[in-house]
Amino acid sequence: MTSEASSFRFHHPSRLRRSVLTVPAINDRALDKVTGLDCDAVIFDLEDSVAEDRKADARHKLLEFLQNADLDHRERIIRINASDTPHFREDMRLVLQCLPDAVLLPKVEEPVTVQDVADLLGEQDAAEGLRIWAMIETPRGVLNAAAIASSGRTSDSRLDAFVVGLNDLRKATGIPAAPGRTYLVPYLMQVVLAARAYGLDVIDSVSNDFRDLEAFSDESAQGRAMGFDGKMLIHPAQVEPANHHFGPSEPAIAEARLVVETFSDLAHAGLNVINIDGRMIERLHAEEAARLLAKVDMITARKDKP
Ligand SMILES: CC(C)(COP(=O)(O)OP(=O)(O)OC[C@H]1O[C@@H](n2cnc3c(N)ncnc32)[C@H](O)[C@@H]1OP(=O)(O)O)[C@@H](O)C(=O)NCCC(=O)NCCSC(=O)C[C@H](O)C(=O)O
Ligand SMILES: [Mg+2]
Repeated sequence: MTSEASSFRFHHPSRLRRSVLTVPAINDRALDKVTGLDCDAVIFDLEDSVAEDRKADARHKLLEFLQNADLDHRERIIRINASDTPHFREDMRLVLQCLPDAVLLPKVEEPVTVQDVADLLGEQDAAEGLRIWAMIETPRGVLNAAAIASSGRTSDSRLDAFVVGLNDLRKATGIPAAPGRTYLVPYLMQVVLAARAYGLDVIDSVSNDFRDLEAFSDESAQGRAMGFDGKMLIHPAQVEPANHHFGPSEPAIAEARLVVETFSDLAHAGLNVINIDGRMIERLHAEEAARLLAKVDMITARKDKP
């Protein structure tokens, strides 16, 4: 951390997860494109985007790709097939070979699902820093989101993020896709709250209509307003608007700098609440501001890279 952000502590290690692009591991052309895209993270999908009879082929392609590609700052996540499928063992073997930043578990409905994978990873020294992400995308997953999130406490703290999957959730609930996601908002908020209660990041669902960038922008703004850290993306065209909506805006950066500077001022030492331009600002706002500035530092460091 290089700026004003360093003088305040925040509860969760900040990472940029504004744009989390998913790529079918079977799709060579898409795989070749990801290193040229400004996304924060890439999910290499072995699950629903890969046909049953092509899973082995997809694993083979992904191994070769990850052994040769330089993903640089982009987090690498592999979405595997669920443990009750015939693909799970081989998918996990691939995860242990590739050692990505995280493994994404689909359709998680119970804490034990996370615990079992944490136990498997725990048997391998090389997988020490490997984290677990969980897709919350079924009615039981939403209902149990808090219990699943809390399981991060008992599984070596590997659980790091939730990703919402609205395609599966719509299928299971019968709620049709509609602008504003009115009837899904309560479920989305439940997942955000559960993630926050246990210090997890939380990523909003994909938007299927990748040509309608106006609708995508609206949905991203809504996701940001609901408290999501970023959005799962299916297409390169969605990267820039996601970075924009989930990244810090200029007015927010200016405000954060003002708040941190004011609280760092010795004249305010010992004060937990101050008046800035007619608004009450508490020390908790300074922590929030420091978190935002840490993200700005990360974005700047990336841009400054030769
Ligand atoms: C949806 C797509 C099949 C569309 O692909 P395509 O027809 O190739 O679109 P374009 O011609 O517009 O593509 C332009 C170029 O961009 C490349 N491309 C496309 N998508 C990606 C991508 N995701 N990553 C990287 N590059 C991408 C194309 O190859 C074109 O380049 P070129 O070939 O050089 O011309 C496709 O976008 C796609 O497959 N998207 C991802 C689908 C996916 O991963 N699905 C699984 C995750 S979704 C999910 O998890 C849902 C969740 O579980 C839930 O329940 O909600
Ligand atoms: Mg799904």
